[in-house]
Amino acid sequence: MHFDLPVGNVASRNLVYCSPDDTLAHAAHAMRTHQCSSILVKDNHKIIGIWTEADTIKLNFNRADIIYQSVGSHMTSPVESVPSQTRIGEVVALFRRKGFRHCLVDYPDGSQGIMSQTDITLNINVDHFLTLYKVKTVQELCLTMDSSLAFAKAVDIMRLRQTDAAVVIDAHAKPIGIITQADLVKVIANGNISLTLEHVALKDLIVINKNDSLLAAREALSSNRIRHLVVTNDEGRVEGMLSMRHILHFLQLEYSSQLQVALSKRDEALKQSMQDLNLAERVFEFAMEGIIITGPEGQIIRTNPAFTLLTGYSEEDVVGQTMSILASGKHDPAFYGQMWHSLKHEGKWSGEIWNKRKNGELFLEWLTITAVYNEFNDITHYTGLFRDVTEHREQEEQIRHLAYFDELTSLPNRRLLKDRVSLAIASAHRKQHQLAVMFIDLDQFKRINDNFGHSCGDDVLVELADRLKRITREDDTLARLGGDEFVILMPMIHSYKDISTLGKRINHVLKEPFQLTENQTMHVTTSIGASVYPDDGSTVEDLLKNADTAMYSVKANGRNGLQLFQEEMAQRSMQHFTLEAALRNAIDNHELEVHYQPKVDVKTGAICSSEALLRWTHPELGHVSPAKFIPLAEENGLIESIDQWVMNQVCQQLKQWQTQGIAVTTAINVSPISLRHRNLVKEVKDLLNHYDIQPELLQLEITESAFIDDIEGVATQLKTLNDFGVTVALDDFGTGYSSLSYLALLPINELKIDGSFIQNIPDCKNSDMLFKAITGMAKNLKLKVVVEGVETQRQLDYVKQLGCDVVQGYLTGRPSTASVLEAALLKQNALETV
Ligand SMILES: Nc1nc2c(ncn2[C@@H]2O[C@H](COP(=O)(O)O[C@H]3[C@@H](O)[C@H](n4cnc5c(=O)[nH]c(N)nc54)O[C@@H]3COP(=O)(O)O)[C@@H](O)[C@H]2O)c(=O)[nH]1
Repeated sequence: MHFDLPVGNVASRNLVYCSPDDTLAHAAHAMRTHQCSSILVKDNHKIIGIWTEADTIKLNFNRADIIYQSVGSHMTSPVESVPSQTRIGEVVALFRRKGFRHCLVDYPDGSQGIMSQTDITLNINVDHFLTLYKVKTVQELCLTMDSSLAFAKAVDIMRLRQTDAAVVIDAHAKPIGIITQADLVKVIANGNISLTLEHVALKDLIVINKNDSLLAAREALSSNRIRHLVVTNDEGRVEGMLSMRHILHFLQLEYSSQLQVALSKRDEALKQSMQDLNLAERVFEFAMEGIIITGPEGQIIRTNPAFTLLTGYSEEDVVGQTMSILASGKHDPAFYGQMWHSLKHEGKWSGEIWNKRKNGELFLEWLTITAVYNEFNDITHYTGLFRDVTEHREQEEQIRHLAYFDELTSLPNRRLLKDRVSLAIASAHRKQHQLAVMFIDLDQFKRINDNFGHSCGDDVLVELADRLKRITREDDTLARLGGDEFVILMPMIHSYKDISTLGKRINHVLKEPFQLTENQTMHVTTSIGASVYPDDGSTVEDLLKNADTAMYSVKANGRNGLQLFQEEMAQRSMQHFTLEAALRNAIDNHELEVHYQPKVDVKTGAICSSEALLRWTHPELGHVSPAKFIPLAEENGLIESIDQWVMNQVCQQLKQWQTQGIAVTTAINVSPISLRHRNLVKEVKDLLNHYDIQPELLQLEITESAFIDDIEGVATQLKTLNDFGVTVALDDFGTGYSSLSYLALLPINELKIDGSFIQNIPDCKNSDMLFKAITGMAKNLKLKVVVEGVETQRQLDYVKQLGCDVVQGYLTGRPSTASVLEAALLKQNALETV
């Protein structure tokens, strides 16, 4: 409904005037002439009143001179007026409230118009709405008057009944016409008021069916230029009357109720927006993010408490300033240029920005700026929302650092090294040059950890990292892969000489001993393996693997050296790998067996004891020598369970022999690792108790390397066992440190001279001298001397002549199964008994 239109749009600009002194007849005549329903009364160019059709009903037509009375005495004054912008709906309400049908309309230019109910009804665009309703919803009962009724009397009745129209009927009650206020004007204009209704009433009765639409009614009113219709039912009988006023009244009611709905909607929206505003204010106050509101030029208007918390600036400090008060100086003008460009063209910008707190501290924030527009699409404000992400960034960097750097030494880790090697390969490929990867492993690092603790081990690694850093070039990458493994990547080498040069420099920096504890220093050596691109591999993995293999080759050859990768190493490494995998399952798969080799008394030729020697037969690899798999087991930690298994097997065997009446002291080889890590004393005692074997039947064979690190600890363990009855043999004597000083400290019962010495006897003078010295010294220390590897009678004669006590070798008996030794022992016992 167009009740919202300004009244100025539909008001009539054809104003008809008269003077207050003009007669009513004159005024009515003028209204008739101009076909209007009102006349404005002007005095001295000023509108002082209005006389309308509606006023005619108030006249007393019983007075013959009534029509000659002045307009001024019957007009309505003052005239109601409204500004032209007033909405039609408000004018309709005004009409209804005051009972008017006309009002003046004042235009801003000083001109005037007039607005009537009829103008409104005809001009507002309510067609669609009018189609929805039928005439019967609006019609009113009508007054009927006999056609013979005098005009003056009829007007009296109409006034009394407060109606502006009546249906005129004939003597048969048949409607013959209608009398309205317009007819009253006509009578006044004609000057003859002593008529009956028959002469006054309109003869062509214009009717409308009560079921027709209001739109049809309005069309009928408009096209006939009338304001009243007679309403009939389907039988054609008069049921009522419908006027412009009725329609307008109805429209106004509808408008009011629609207005009511609109107003309550507006109130609701207002309430909602108040709530939203309140909420927004609370969000602003309590947000964890800093909020800044600026004007279109960037001058700060408001900030929230979080802003103060994050920047140190109070709101008063910054209001009126621009955001540049926070500038850190870390971004160039181009950065800010791009930000403003984005804001102006896209209305938003977000990103990380370094800003400065009031105390000068820089901080990184994540800032989102959004432009606020008015209805004309002009930017009125900018809102900036930010949070401090400095800590977040630091954490990210820390995570990145952890991901790419070793925590202990801060050197690049394996991941970063791989990246660097990969880049170096790409560059070497492009520029056609060589690069080298050097794998560096600390020798005996485990011993440092075991004996001095892990923190001391860590200190050594950090010190080593520092020393290595000092000798690497800027382009080189020194990385720690973990444990005691370091890698140096030389992204460009001119020749293999570069590798040995760096190797020498490494040796040089290692000359200085490492401080392990306050009082203890230690010389550290390294095993270094190197591989070269493209000769030894073209991928990161190959180069690292091959350098590692070369390093292992150095380890295998006695450590402390540098070795370039060679193809055959790869094959060896593969075998090594296969063997290790197979060994892990050897015990569970029952592939291991203990063999026994007799030890024979030199003087009597009788078996006096035996040595348990492990044998491994793999279904595919066949017989694998302990010389091969024992060092492997020592490297990968399997040796402890292997030694444990052997000890258990031997004790079981000893028990069995004991029950058969065979008592033969049997030696078990104990790896230095088992000696260091396991609680050997408890284990041995438990086993002997479990099988109920005399401790004297068990001997432990140890090598010098077992006590080189911790002579006191080993001595204590062996002493306890020795006191218990278990004897100890020092194996492979002459091949290791051969330091005689500790022999006195340790509870050693037997000294086993390594088989390699007897091999050269008696031809080799040096061996002969050595042999004699060892035997002499052993005798002085009251140690039993056992000579290993005796294969010939000549050798046996030699040791016999030297006064050695026991021999062990192929000559007197090869290592064989328990049953073989058992048979030999039973035979020997039988002979002794005889
Ligand atoms: N920790 C453990 N170590 C063990 C165990 N079993 C063996 N080993 C060690 O492995 C190394 C090699 O042993 P093996 O191949 O058994 O060799 C032994 C004898 O078979 C060999 N031998 C004996 N007589 C002769 C001979 O006349 N000539 C000759 N060429 N070799 C001979 O010598 C080895 C003796 O070993 P050992 O007395 O211990 O030195 C070796 O180091 C074993 O210790 C095990 O269960 N645990």
